[in-house]
Amino acid sequence: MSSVIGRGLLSEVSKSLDGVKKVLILHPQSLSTTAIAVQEELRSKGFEALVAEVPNSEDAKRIEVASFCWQIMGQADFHRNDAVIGIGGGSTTDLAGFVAATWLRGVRSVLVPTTLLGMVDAAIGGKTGINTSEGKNLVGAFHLPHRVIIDLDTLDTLPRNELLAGMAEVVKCGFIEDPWILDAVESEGAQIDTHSEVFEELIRRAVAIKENVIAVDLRDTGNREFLNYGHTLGHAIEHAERYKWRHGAAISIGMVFAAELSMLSGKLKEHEVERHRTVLGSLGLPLTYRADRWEQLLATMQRDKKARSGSLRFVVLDAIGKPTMLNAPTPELVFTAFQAIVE
Ligand SMILES: NC(=O)c1ccc[n+]([C@@H]2O[C@H](COP(=O)([O-])OP(=O)(O)OC[C@H]3O[C@@H](n4cnc5c(N)ncnc54)[C@H](O)[C@@H]3O)[C@@H](O)[C@H]2O)c1
Ligand SMILES: O=C(O)C(=O)C[C@@H](O)[C@H](O)[C@H](O)COP(=O)(O)O
Ligand SMILES: [Zn+2]
Repeated sequence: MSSVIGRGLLSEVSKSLDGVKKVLILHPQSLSTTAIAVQEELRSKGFEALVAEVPNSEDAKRIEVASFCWQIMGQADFHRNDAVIGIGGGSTTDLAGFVAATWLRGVRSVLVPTTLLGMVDAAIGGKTGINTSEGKNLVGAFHLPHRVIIDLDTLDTLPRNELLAGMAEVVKCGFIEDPWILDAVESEGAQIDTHSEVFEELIRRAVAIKENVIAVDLRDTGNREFLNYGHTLGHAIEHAERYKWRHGAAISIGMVFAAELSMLSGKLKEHEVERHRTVLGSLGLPLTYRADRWEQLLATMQRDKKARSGSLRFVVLDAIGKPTMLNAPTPELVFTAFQAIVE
């Protein structure tokens, strides 16, 4: 996998397709103009380029949508040397990666993330997947994209609330590895300018953290699990909210919860827990959740991929920048941490 970060990079797509004859470009409605522009450029270079609009956000990550894509590829005789291009946020690139991973047991994917969250996280690292009625990302495959093209110009049309939701994954990188990120977010807050040097540096640092982890643990058997900080409760909240919440918003609450759990298990200091609330709160991200859904959240967390033989496992922090695993905490401890984040 290789990634490129810059501006005006859409012409990079064709350079990532050596040996390819046909491509299927997947995009949500909001990226139609971009997808058509890429299609025209690819056609002008001799590729057979098909475009398919897929549903917005989590509605894309369904088996019916994957099946729709497989049908298009089947009817157009896509072979092993052909490719899937995903242009959009994390939901589109998760789907595009999954379709690429499964078609003929694996064809090339080229991903063009157009949300901050997609750029710093979803498009990188080869976790592809769809949701099921029982939970988030329960079906998928590890399948590295051939190329990730991070064109910062695409962020110019991204709604502000989507940008700030994406900052949750950047902040996650700050808490698990790079406190410089936390300092920068503390000084910029929700006013952060996507054309500033500090913003580009935040993206570069978050991408580097993820790429370095992937290089040693693609299949989530070791340190990659740390990238799941805040996701155990976060995914359960997304499921409870029927996937109508932003992923970044859900994991914001999940990180505050994980910080409380870290403190209760004798690791993180109180001021470090409070820093979670200050940094995430400065971005306008939610920090609390309703009290009455605990049983449902707990049942969903049992299906988390980090769980082993019925025991929950959480990513917690020994200190800021020092993640570790908390294995099989008592139900009382987990419930007490939840009580600290209820509305
Ligand atoms: N595979 C991974 O490692 C990984 C990592 C993090 C998150 N994810 C997944 O990513 C998904 C969330 O991704 P997301 O936050 O990017 O959300 P998203 O894909 O739902 O996109 C958010 C919204 O922004 C719109 N949009 C996207 N780009 C735009 C642009 N440039 N201009 C205008 N509108 C634009 C979309 O149409 C959508 O309405 C979740 O499903 C999450 O599980 C995966
Ligand atoms: O890349 C990873 O590994 C992550 O955990 C990154 C997360 O931000 C991301 O949301 C991922 O999709 C979660 O994966 P899952 O294995 O918990 O489904
Ligand atoms: Zn995530």
